Amino acid sequence: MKDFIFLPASNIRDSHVRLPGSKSISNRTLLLAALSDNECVLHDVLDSDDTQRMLEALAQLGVVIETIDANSHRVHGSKQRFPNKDAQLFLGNAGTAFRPLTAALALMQGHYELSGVPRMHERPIGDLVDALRLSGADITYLQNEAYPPLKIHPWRDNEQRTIPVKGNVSSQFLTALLMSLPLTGQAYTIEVVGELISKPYIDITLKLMAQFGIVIEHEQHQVFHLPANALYHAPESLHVEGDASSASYFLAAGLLTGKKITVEGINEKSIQGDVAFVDALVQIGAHVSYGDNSITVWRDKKQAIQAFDFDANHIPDAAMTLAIVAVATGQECHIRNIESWRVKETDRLSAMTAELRKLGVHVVEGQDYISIHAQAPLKPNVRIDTYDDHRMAMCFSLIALLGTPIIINEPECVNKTFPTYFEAFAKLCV
Ligand SMILES: O=C(O)C1=C[C@@H](OP(=O)(O)O)[C@@H](O)[C@H](O)C1
Ligand SMILES: C=C(OP(=O)(O)O)C(=O)O
Repeated sequence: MKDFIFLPASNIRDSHVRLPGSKSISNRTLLLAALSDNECVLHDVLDSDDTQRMLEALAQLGVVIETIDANSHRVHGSKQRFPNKDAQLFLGNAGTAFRPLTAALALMQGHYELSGVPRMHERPIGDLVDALRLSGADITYLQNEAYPPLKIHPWRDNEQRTIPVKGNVSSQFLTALLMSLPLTGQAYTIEVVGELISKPYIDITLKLMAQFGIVIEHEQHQVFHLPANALYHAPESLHVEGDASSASYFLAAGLLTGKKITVEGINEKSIQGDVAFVDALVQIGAHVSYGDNSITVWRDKKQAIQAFDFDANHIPDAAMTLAIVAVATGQECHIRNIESWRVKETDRLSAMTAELRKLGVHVVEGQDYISIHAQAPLKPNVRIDTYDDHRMAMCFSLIALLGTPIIINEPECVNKTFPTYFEAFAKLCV
């Protein structure tokens, strides 16, 4: 890919887009299948940087995975224990690989080193490590306290059966504990301390664990009861839904342009919380229809897109797309309760603010919110920096649909979750 992509102001036509597989479901099911006591064929798995990091790591750990094609894998489960007891794993910037693998390996009997790209070493992991240490894990920080890279040593049960974990930095810490503590064979209670952010991702975890045979009871997402002697047993085959966060760019395109845009691979019954992005679009003027395996969004062009003030804590990834929708309203909009943006692929609150300002948009950056007001025509041909953040590249591409040509720097960052994003986007345009 060139080091920038110029997107001319574009007309868009009624279109269908086939979504890539969900990152969250792909990486969870790869790990759960690898821990199961049987074989499982996973279909429609995402093929991207984040899933490649998980696949490579599992292979290094000795898990046998036959690749049927780029999106289908037959995973031979390793019965709760990875064969290789010594490995150095590079996990890129994949939170859905780094956090769950840290927990799984910390509860095993090996010596492991986990590292990632420089940005991964700035993304906190201390709350997860603290919780794992309480259960008997032996983990050391190789560079900075509370951040990767990590060194993991064999687990020794210290018989503490109630594990508190903070939930206000990343829900992935709780997901990691939920998926991994069953490997010990013991019953545990996990208590979330304080607020739990990004809650719908915990529901993805629980629903997938249930499909792999482990059912967890919980009290309003605050206390989770893990049964003793629980073993993962995979379904014979499992289909991965299309990615609801990746869908957000195309669904927004339907609202912004008025054309009927259909995404294929999800429907309203999706287990991904980001399908709630559709509800946000409907509140501000979109029409929606659901098919068996698709969602279509459009707008009556006579109707303006309404200004909004949303709490987006439950849809942190799709919320970035809302920031561009805010620009299209031409009115003051607020996206709140999104402090987790600061510890993702980049500090997304700062990055979003800086790049929207380049377009001439008035922006207020709060510690956990962003206020956006596009008062004047956008500046054309602005070069948008993407900060190695796939979502910066994908959401800013939508500016072209507002009639303002735009240049996206280093567009290959989309490889993290959607390597063919710009091809799919180009197909929408006349
Ligand atoms: O568990 C998951 O699959 C994810 C949880 C969310 O992270 P946080 O819980 O850190 O907000 C989300 O932003 C990320 O893209 C995927
Ligand atoms: C935050 C994200 O990724 P990760 O899974 O690395 O946390 C994301 O995809 O927007």
